[in-house]
Amino acid sequence: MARIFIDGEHGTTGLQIAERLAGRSDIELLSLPLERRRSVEHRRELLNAADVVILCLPDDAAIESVSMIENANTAVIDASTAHRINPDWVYGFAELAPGQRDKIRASKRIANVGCYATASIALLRPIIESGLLPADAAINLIGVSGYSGGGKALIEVQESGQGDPFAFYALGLSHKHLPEIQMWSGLQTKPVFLPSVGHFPTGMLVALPLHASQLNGSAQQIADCYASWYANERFVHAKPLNTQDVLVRGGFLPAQTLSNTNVLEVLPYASASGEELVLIARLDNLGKGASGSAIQNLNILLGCDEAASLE
Ligand SMILES: NC(=O)C1=CN([C@@H]2O[C@H](COP(=O)(O)OP(=O)(O)OC[C@H]3O[C@@H](n4cnc5c(N)ncnc54)[C@H](OP(=O)(O)O)[C@@H]3O)[C@@H](O)[C@H]2O)C=CC1
Ligand SMILES: CC(=O)N[C@@H](CCC(=O)OP(=O)(O)O)C(=O)O
Repeated sequence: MARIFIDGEHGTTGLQIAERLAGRSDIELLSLPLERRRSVEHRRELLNAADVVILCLPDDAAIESVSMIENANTAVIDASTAHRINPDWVYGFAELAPGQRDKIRASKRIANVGCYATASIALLRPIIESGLLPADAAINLIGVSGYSGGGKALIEVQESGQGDPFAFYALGLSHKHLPEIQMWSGLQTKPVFLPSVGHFPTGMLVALPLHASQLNGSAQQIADCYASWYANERFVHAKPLNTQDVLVRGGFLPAQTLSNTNVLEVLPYASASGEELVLIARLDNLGKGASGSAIQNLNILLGCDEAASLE
């Protein structure tokens, strides 16, 4: 039985992982009571007793936890941003490219992909690697997230009625996910990324608007590229060009539809002339964007069914 310790188990991401793993016969969850969650002494003990540690902490605390691990057999899945472009860590996005699962399985240091980054890279990497979008393209990404993406602090603001129904943020245009988006999608130019948050707990949309003149191919070729790239994936569903059945009330694409799932949808749309496109990824920021992908990475590490606790 694998011993798993979730450091940060009482936070938003950690709690959801703990709930999903509870009751698994192949896993023993090592746990600290709420009042000991910040105790260095108790965390150190469990960090070294576990076969796999899942870090659901702010970046600085995640770095501290890694520094406390002396057991060479302890594997780490870090849900924070701290190690996502670190060459000593494997990027924990199973669907990134062929062979990524093998890299995850062979590693003891896995950096779980960020929520907006999951969506952005899922859109960008296939079309850059297949030459449909030049790697030096100057692109824009627009995102909207449920408020759980801001952790306990933002949840408290929104649920106490002091938050906004909808707001843009990160107007300094240097959101923390940009380095990993650029590195793992293969973009040579830093994108302009405009995230926003709405008054709903979970759900996420990321849109990549494009002019056909930026592409080496048609909208149909883009859709075909996604269909073949993700053909064998259980959790990434590439939809046909201009899919209408995901739209509600005559044309709205809701952000929340995939909440509580580990599914990511890739949805390409184009105007009638084919001159303008918008490529959209939809997921649960806390699911495939955080706790779901952490569990998927854990399942890959343990060599069990990749969908265990996720369906
Ligand atoms: N929420 C999301 O959608 C996503 C989150 N992530 C990442 O996951 C990580 C956790 O985020 P999230 O769950 O949202 O955050 P929360 O703020 O909800 O939870 C963080 C938890 O970590 C605890 N903690 C904070 N500092 C320390 C410390 N020094 N030692 C021990 N425990 C500590 C907190 O305790 P206390 O209550 O005392 O503050 C809290 O229980 C972050 O790095 C975040 O970027 C990744 C993808 C998406
Ligand atoms: C709504 C909101 O505030 N979202 C967070 C992203 C969620 C998160 O913490 O993501 P990672 O840990 O994957 O980096 C933000 O934009 O910073």
